Amino acid sequence: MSTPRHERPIRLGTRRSHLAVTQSTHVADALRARGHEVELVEVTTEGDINLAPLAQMGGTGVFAAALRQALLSGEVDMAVHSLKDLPVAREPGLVVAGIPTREDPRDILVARDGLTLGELPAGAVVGTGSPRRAAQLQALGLGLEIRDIRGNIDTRMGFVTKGEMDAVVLARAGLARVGRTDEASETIDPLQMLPAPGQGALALECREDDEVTRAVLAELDDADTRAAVTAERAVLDALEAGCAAPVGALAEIVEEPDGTLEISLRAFVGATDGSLELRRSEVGPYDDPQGIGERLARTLLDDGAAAVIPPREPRQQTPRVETTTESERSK
Ligand SMILES: NCc1[nH]cc(CCC(=O)O)c1CC(=O)O
Repeated sequence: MSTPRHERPIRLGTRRSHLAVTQSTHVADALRARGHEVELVEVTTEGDINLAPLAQMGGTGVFAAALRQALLSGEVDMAVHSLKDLPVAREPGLVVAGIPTREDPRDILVARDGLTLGELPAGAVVGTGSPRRAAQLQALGLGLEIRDIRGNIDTRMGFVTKGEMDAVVLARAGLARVGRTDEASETIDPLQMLPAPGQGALALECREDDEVTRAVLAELDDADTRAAVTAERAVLDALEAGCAAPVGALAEIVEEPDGTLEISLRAFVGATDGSLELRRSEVGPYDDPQGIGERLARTLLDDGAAAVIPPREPRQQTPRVETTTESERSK
């Protein structure tokens, strides 16, 4: 079966941050290797310009909203999102047509003198802008002092290299994509810190009625990754939590001795001040990721999770976007 081709290059909309361009280029190269022509188009978003805390800006959805606007208006044909930044609610008219094999989903510690989490002294200052990471760091009971930070990978690593903080916690996948994992001291065990739902995975989005692009993006889809992130995001959805909520989830595909595949799902819900921490798990059949996630969310809610789930962010306002194609820029 051969995939239909575009008659012109596929226009791939990307934010201009180093990580976004790296991820987009990676996907563009994978598509080119399969014989498709791809052109990168820069889309400027509010999240790239504004360094205010995410919560004040209306949540992480700001990153996705501008790209989605450019897709819906037909300025670009596809977008590469970090799946964890994508709101769980579907965008009418758009579809996630491909979820490629994900990177290591775990979080990673960058600390002074190569210290690991267990080696950080009481009172050590750890930077993170993520309520999920803050809640799990507090739950360790090490007496760490959590400081709210924002910014791109460079900025956040800079807090440690400039001596302003003892450590920061980042997504390992982000560091891996820009080739800097050697500057980290420890990949954090999910027993201590569960990653954000969908962390380390990319979502390839296009217009629902664009059959040609849909078929092209489906070539890069990985069934195991799709099953895992579907289960993780179902937890978030059933908790009615947004992507800035203190919720961690990690699904793993396990093979039973008789060869059947199952999904093993773990989740964390907690308070950023450490006053509540819940860890629960659920196992179920490979073909029911949504149900497994919903059952786990039910358990968490029955055990008191609702107390620490902030209300979901309102739907994103349509942001203004500007686009610059590669060919225009080089003129
Ligand atoms: N929150 C921002 C964000 N969105 C995606 C990644 C990293 C890559 C990924 O998880 O896919 C990061 C950086 C981080 O959390 O350190």
